[in-house]
Amino acid sequence: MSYEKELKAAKKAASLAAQLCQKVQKALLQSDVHSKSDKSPVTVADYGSQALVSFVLGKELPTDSFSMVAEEDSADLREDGGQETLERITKLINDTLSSDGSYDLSPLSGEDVLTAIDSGKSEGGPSGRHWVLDPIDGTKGFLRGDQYAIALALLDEGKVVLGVLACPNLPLQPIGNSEKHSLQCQAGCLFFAEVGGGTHMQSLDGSLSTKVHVSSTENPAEASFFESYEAAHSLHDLSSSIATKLGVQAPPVRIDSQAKYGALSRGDGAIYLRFPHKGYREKIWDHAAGCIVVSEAGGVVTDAGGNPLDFSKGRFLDLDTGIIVTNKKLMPLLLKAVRDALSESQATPSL
Ligand SMILES: Nc1ncnc2c1ncn2[C@@H]1O[C@H](COP(=O)(O)O)[C@@H](OP(=O)(O)O)[C@H]1O
Ligand SMILES: [Mg+2]
Ligand SMILES: [Mg+2]
Ligand SMILES: [Mg+2]
Repeated sequence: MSYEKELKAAKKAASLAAQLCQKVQKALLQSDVHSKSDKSPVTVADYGSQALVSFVLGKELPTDSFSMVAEEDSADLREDGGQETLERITKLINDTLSSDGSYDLSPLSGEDVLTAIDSGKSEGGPSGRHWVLDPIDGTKGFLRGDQYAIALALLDEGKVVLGVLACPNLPLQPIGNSEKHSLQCQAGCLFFAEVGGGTHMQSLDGSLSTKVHVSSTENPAEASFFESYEAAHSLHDLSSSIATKLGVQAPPVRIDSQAKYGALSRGDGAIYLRFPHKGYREKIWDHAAGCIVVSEAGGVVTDAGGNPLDFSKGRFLDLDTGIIVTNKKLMPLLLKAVRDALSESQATPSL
């Protein structure tokens, strides 16, 4: 089955959401940042991106029944004091839509925006089609002026069939350890993948796309690895122990968000290690788009036990310990290093 029209709609939605986010990141005001009930940050751009993606998918695919599993909801915006924030979000969306000019419509109201945000409340699951959206993945990176991604995927009967990653701060050229990338001079990258069709990358301002592939290295000594910038999101000591056992020599490349999956899909590094602290439950929107972008580029994404990620279980992933990503040749060696490091860390619980 081809998902051509869905992929076209997803690229349009993620690109417009990226424009909105870029506008906010350039003029970021502290008043645009709020804390959610779990104390994680959320900004007007997270809400604006979610509403815009929902709105664009509805416009581009008017005949499809619409179900979306997305990170944000409108509860905080509906509370006393949320009105001013909602007005900012509504203005951002209307400005983005009117400068794009694709749709002939009257401006959206605050109520339209709340409804669009709440269209992401689906539970997903094994049957039917569900869009899966992280409107800004890496909000902490976004606030620091670093990497973030708009991550949109489509689940069909429990499987990820397409994924789009808009990474506004990721340069088109390979990234490595040393460079600090300036925000001014880049258009950013759009990665997209459809099941069976490979992974492609283009610039966010619409250049021709090129097909990308994961690194083909079989030698861990030549492989560099990605991990979260935030130590609170992934155990850096454990990754370092895995990398040492594997024989990786380069220091970790720490960047926020699913930009790691995008960078990996074009061979910037060969490995991604993610080991959250005990008790954390991974959400499907943090991995669905990244997972297909890497696997269609020839990579493998599994949990720490070597099992493929199962996106059919609802809003959460049900996993063994952590997530690891690499190419097919390195995966057996990586799985062994992970097993060894994990059994050592259980013997030495401070890791
Ligand atoms: N304690 C924790 N452990 C692991 N992941 C966490 C976490 N707290 C938040 N996250 C997730 O980590 C994501 C960012 O990934 P990364 O660490 O690769 O930059 C966040 O996405 P959001 O920024 O969309 O909330 C959030 O879902
Ligand atoms: Mg968040
Ligand atoms: Mg996220
Ligand atoms: Mg998010």
